[in-house]
Amino acid sequence: MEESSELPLPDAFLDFLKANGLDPSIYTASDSTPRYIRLKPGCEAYSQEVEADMECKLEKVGWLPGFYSLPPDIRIASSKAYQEGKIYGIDAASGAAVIALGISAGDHVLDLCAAPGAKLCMISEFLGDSGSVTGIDVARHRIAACRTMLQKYALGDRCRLFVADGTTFSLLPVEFHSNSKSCEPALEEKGDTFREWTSRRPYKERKKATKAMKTAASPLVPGTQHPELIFYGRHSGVVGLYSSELYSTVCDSEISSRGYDKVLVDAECTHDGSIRHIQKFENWGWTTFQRRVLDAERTNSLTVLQFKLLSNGFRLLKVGGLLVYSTCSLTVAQNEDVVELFLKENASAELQEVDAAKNWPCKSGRIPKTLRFDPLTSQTSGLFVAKFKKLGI
Ligand SMILES: C[S@@+](CC[C@H](N)C(=O)[O-])C[C@H]1O[C@@H](n2cnc3c(N)ncnc32)[C@H](O)[C@@H]1O
Repeated sequence: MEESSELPLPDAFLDFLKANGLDPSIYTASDSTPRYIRLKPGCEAYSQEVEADMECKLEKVGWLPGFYSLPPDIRIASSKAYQEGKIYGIDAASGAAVIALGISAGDHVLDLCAAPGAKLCMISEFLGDSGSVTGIDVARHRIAACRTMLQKYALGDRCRLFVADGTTFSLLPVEFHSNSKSCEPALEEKGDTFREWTSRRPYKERKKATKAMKTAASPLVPGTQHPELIFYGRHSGVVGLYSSELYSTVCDSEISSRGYDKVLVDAECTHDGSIRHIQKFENWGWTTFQRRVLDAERTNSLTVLQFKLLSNGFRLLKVGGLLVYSTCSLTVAQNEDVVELFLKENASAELQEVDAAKNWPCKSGRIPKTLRFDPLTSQTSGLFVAKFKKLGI
């Protein structure tokens, strides 16, 4: 075990850090990294009440509007403010990744790895009563947790959620479907339209929806699972659509004008930059850690997955649209290497400066314009951020 680290790290992890050129001293920040929260829109006036409830001072995070830091040992989930849906926990670096997207009113946003959903909530907050957000995740139970979160904070009005594989997901923002000419043959039987979402839909209706989804889904990606819609808000554009419209896809050539304005690819990773995540293995056991985090085969397949998620997210972007790729790993393999390969294979992708980052406590990554939040210097969780624009070439 490494003595300089406050968190006792197993030798296998120290070897992993060494092999990836990472300094174990970042884990000495485990007890001093603050917790971060956002007050739900409309709840800003409750900050004193929240302070009294949590018995601590909310410190405004100077470099990140709308964020407050709290002492590291505060248990947000047991506070009344959290239970009443007035605050939600989100690390400042995660918030920075959302801000890097530069969401504007009316944007159609895709969150390709959305669960458990803190960034999705922030995106919904930014959109307010305009645009739409589509959240997808391959893990059903995790995207179901997003649904719970959106409902708790009443932020789901313009959101739709799918259980889907982000490497093959092909559905565009809904507002375009009703007018667009699908590349698929028209379905003879259109069936019923989507009614307002209710979690208590009768079994017969849910069965019908599943059947419609299976028959209407895109044949563009053979052999893959079709997306399953598990939630939609009243103004998400889904209400009133036919299944065939919701599940229709357009040709790749049409995506350039009908794709998403903004895409977030907060990719699955080894989470080695997230001190809180690493801390959990003290309870879960380091053997689990070795299997889940360090297994070389898993790490190699992760970089393939990250590249595919980034590529598909970029494919679904309209020309002029912006994409943020982020991971909470600090390894070059899962960040700069993925970015480098992606740029090599996508002539229409241009790395962008994150203008908002000028006052952020982060450093440049190995590739200029990419950013790295290092827990020791940023007082946040570790995060890598790269921003791309889709050029019209
Ligand atoms: C780092 S987490 C995302 C955190 C999330 N953006 C947030 O702010 O709460 C990565 C997520 O990617 C999901 N994931 C893994 N493989 C995926 C795939 N092929 N398609 C979509 N999601 C995937 C995982 O289930 C996990 O929930």
